[in-house]
Amino acid sequence: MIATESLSKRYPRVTALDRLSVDVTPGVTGLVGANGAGKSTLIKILLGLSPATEGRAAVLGLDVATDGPQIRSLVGYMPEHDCLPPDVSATEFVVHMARMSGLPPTAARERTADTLRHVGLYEERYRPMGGYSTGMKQRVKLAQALVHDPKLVLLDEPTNGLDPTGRDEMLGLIRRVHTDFGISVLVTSHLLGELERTSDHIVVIDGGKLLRASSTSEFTQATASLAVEVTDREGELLTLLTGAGLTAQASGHLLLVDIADEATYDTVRDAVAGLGVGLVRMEQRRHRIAELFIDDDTTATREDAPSKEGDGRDAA
Ligand SMILES: Nc1ncnc2c1ncn2[C@@H]1O[C@H](COP(=O)(O)OP(=O)(O)OP(=O)(O)O)[C@@H](O)[C@H]1O
Repeated sequence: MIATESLSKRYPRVTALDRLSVDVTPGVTGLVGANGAGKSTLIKILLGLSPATEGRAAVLGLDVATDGPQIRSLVGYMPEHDCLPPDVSATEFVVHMARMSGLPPTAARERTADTLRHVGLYEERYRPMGGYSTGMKQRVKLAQALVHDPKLVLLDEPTNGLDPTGRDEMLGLIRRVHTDFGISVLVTSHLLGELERTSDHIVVIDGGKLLRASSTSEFTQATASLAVEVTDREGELLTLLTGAGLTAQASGHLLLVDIADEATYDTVRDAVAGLGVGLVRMEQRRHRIAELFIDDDTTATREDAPSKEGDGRDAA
């Protein structure tokens, strides 16, 4: 779907992308990185809207340097920021975008009605967008990206500004864009946790560089661990857990246990019960984006590593 080769974008003071080489295959791909990591810059280059300083990129086999208009006719784009005219209704706006994409008037109206229904906008679609909630505006932005039936959509931070319910609904919609219509998706977020649930593949960038690209299952296996706190005898519990074949290590008063599979929880529970000690807490932890710099072998010992996301709440 997308292939970049040593792609760089340098501004006078900042290197926004730094020799990025990545392949995006069909399905839903999450592009995750802290604010300023270079996600929006990559999307603009892929759409042929901003030239790269160095390197190459192809979208659906088309060269971003020369085939921008053709790429934009085959790809949908949901920008990060709002650009919706307040006195126009969702229906008028999406019909207009469909016409801009080359659909004839009748097809544009039909596709608009279908797409707005798909994203969950019903009678509100005739009201001016100035009165819409953030969630409704995000849905309109998603609809205009889908209306011309693209092969691929690039969604820049579609959950921005949404509350937890709104986020879950948007993530569900994004998943269905692929399962119901077969459209591939590249979706960005600064929150690793939400993309893990939605994506088949995850690409992590930081400071414009590729940190990691893999399938989500490989990724979560490498990043999920269980923090276990017991009232006493941590040393003996550690011996029991490693004896049972788990990878675990002590970190202060906690034991950090790699989650091999669902049975890991039962093994820990049985070991704690067998020792007859109290279980103070057992919680799943996701390593923060910053920790992906560190080798997998050592991440478990770095639970206090600073998060690039500021508070790291959703990635933890
Ligand atoms: N037109 C520009 N001129 C100069 N610097 C820019 C320009 N556009 C982006 N940058 C810088 O390039 C870096 C990457 O920005 P980019 O917008 O791609 O990041 P991002 O990962 O999308 O983050 P965010 O979600 O905050 O937009 C940032 O340091 C940003 O300040």
